[in-house]
Amino acid sequence: MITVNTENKLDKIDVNALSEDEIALSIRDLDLYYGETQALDGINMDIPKGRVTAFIGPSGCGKSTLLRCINRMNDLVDTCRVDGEILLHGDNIYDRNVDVAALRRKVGMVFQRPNPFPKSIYENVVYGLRLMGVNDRRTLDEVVERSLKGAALWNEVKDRLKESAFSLSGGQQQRLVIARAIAIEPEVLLLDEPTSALDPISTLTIEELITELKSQFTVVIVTHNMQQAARVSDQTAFLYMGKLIEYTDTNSLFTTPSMKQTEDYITGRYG
Ligand SMILES: Nc1ncnc2c1ncn2[C@@H]1O[C@H](COP(=O)(O)OP(=O)(O)OP(=O)(O)O)[C@@H](O)[C@H]1O
Repeated sequence: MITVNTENKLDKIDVNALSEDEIALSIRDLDLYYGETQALDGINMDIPKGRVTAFIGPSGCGKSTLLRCINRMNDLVDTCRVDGEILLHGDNIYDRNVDVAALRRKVGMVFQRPNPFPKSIYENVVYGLRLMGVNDRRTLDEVVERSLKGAALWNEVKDRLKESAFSLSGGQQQRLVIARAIAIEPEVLLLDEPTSALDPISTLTIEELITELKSQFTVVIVTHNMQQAARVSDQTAFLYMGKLIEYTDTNSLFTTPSMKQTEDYITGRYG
């Protein structure tokens, strides 16, 4: 039985009937193929702004593939072909003239394993800004403090900003990676199983952080842990064999699923 945490949830909204100004991302008739194999099949969904959306489903159902479509990470896979559209605030990110680097500044991503760069804590946070040509010390200092506070890491590292990022624990490294992602103020933050390599205490810290982040960002998280989806997300999408089976507010999905496949999955009948 999955327990849904209702304390940190925003008011319930109908994600299948959002108004235009509530929508951050619209996924329209999205199909994705790896070579001959279809991994996503006719996905249609709107992802609301300023909330946490979880993608759940059994291994291989296409959760990470769908997440990676949102900042075009799948472009890096030679055999991958995408049909359909993803609109970010109304603009199709798959349009031919889209600058993918600019897109990835608007849509940041955090992976399963913390991947800080072999640099100091400070230089990790300002990495994206330096790439954008920002070198003013005072600006960078402000961004470092704001981002590390935003990632709930400032108090632990404020006296050791010059130390290597590798001197941090795994959980701290993951929060540093989140600080690096939010330093360039993206609109959307994609989290691909962000706690699966972490211990339970670090996991809890990151989960609390996710709840904080939604006041500033639209958050989309892939998790294989249903309990985690129930704890952190406002709405949940259940995928199965490349199809979106059910997408609704988290409480309804886990307590009164409308599709048999969702019910089978959340009651542990498969996956
Ligand atoms: N780079 C790739 N090349 C070819 N096939 C891929 C690639 N990445 C994923 N796939 C296939 O696409 C399907 C969906 O994979 P995906 O990683 O999106 O699933 P998932 O739901 O995130 O699974 P998991 O929970 O195990 O991470 C799977 O059949 C997988 O084997």
